[in-house]
Amino acid sequence: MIHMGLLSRANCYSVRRNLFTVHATSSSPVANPIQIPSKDETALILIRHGESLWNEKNLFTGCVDVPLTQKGVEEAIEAGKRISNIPIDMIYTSSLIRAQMTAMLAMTQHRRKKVPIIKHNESEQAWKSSQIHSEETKKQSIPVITSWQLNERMYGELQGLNKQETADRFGKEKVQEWRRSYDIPPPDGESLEMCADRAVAYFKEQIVPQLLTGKNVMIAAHGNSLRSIIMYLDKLTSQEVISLELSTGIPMLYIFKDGKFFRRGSPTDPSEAGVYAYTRSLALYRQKLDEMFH
Ligand SMILES: O=C(O)[C@H](O)COP(=O)(O)O
Repeated sequence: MIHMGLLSRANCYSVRRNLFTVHATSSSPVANPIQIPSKDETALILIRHGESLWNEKNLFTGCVDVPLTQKGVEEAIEAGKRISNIPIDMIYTSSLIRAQMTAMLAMTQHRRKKVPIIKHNESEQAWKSSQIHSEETKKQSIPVITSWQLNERMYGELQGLNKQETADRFGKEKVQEWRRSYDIPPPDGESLEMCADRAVAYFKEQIVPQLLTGKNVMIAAHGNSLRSIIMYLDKLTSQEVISLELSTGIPMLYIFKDGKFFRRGSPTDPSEAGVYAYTRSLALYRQKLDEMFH
């Protein structure tokens, strides 16, 4: 959410710098201050974790809790650079370390320099002992919520097996069906549909309400838990989702506005005007950062 106080400067800024195509309501934006849309809009960023040690070994990982490789660490940092000018008020990640590492490493690059802090509510004692007793410090932090519902789909009996060896043993088509179909689970594992039953439900019940209150949200999760969420956001059919592939460590930006999600693509560079040109609030937030940290 951008405070209205910035708007007047932003008008001059966008006219003077003309960096962002913030659409004026008249031919002369300076003379006739730009009308700010009545509905606020918020950002939703999705990032699949960076490369993990088992991604590197081409092993089925699922819910096995393995860390990032050096390359995965670098991918997470690069992702952070790409979203460093986009507002983030809350972070959701899974209970698996590769997603949590990705979230924390990405946030080291954010220009706002708020501190991401994992919220421990696994027990009342954990919650009590992790309280922050300073309102100012709280304002300089970003809550990180970990949730098993955002975990990677459970790959059942394939977990730990080499993907190529598995294809050699069961056939390429069968393994591709297990990996990418919507409703065919791997042996004793979760289908994408079963993964969606928890991940999309969690997104609707826990994350959408935050977006509705104007919070900008980042989700750092997994190839298939995010495929199930993107299938929901983009209204993909069970046929279309088969071809949906997510690379490790590449952020995807959505704008949430008037209860709808608009995919905006993957920010490639923090100075890229394109992403900010899509929305006034991103342009204003970028201008706010330029002023705070010029
Ligand atoms: O769980 C895994 O093995 C990977 O994170 C995703 O695997 P997939 O690309 O085969 O679904």
